[in-house]
Amino acid sequence: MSLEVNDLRITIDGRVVVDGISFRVEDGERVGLIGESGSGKSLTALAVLGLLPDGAVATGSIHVDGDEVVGTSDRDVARLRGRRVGIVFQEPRSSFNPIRSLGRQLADPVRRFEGVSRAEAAARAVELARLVRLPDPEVLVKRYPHQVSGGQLQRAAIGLALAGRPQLLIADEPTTALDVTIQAEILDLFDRLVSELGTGLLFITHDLAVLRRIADRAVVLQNGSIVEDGSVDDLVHRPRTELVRRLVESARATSWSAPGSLPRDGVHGGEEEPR
Ligand SMILES: Nc1ncnc2c1ncn2[C@@H]1O[C@H](COP(=O)(O)OP(=O)(O)OP(=O)(O)O)[C@@H](O)[C@H]1O
Repeated sequence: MSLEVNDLRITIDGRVVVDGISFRVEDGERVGLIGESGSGKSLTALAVLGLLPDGAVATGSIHVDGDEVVGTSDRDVARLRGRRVGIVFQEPRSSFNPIRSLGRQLADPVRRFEGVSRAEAAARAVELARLVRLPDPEVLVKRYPHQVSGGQLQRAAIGLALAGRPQLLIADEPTTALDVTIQAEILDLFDRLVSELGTGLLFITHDLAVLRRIADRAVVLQNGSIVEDGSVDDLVHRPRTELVRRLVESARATSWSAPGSLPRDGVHGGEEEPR
């Protein structure tokens, strides 16, 4: 099991922002965490990584690949990050130091996790760049963050998250800052990578159209509580709450049939409108 969250409760300065949620991500499974702004999605992701902001307190339990995160020392949780769980944020620039080349930054976690030589780590950085389908990986790793496009930098950030060969990948709105055609390419990349590597995926979004292309199952958060949990198909075709009906409507009105969007083969049956 990649991730098991049980009765997770997060309070910030005494205010409950996540209220006793439980869900799981099996090995290789793609699960969406969806909800409106402020529903607690990002804090849930940060809790999994042991990166809650000052003043936030988590109770309950979070097992990452079998190891407990809640109540564990910062040093022990830091060991899980990167190696057991990788994260991709909305803004790829937040994952990189602007004054170091992409190759060096991709090589850092490889050296840390695998204890290989500098040359081996540099070679693996090129491999990671190739894995995330960056064009001309040998050339690209020599570039600095400002010398590549936003879409290329997000690909590199995904490479960085995968550098420690984690069991679980968390993506927090990873396409929101990108334009529509690039969004579709990045979703396609997540799709291929998690299939190829067998990594579990927890994909955070407020957009059901995005979720429908990437996840099999979704957990719906509202004001810090889970209000629906089931297959994405069920959510789309048989919404049980007003919130999910609204998410379906807004997906239909915006990106549901946007040009350049990539349907997933099979399960969700392509571009058809929800019934
Ligand atoms: N550092 C912080 N200090 C105080 N309150 C916070 C902090 N971070 C988040 N919150 C509050 O916790 C609640 C949940 O926030 P969270 O960022 O998890 O929501 P979200 O669903 O990810 O929203 P968004 O889609 O806008 O990112 C919100 O009410 C938010 O204002």
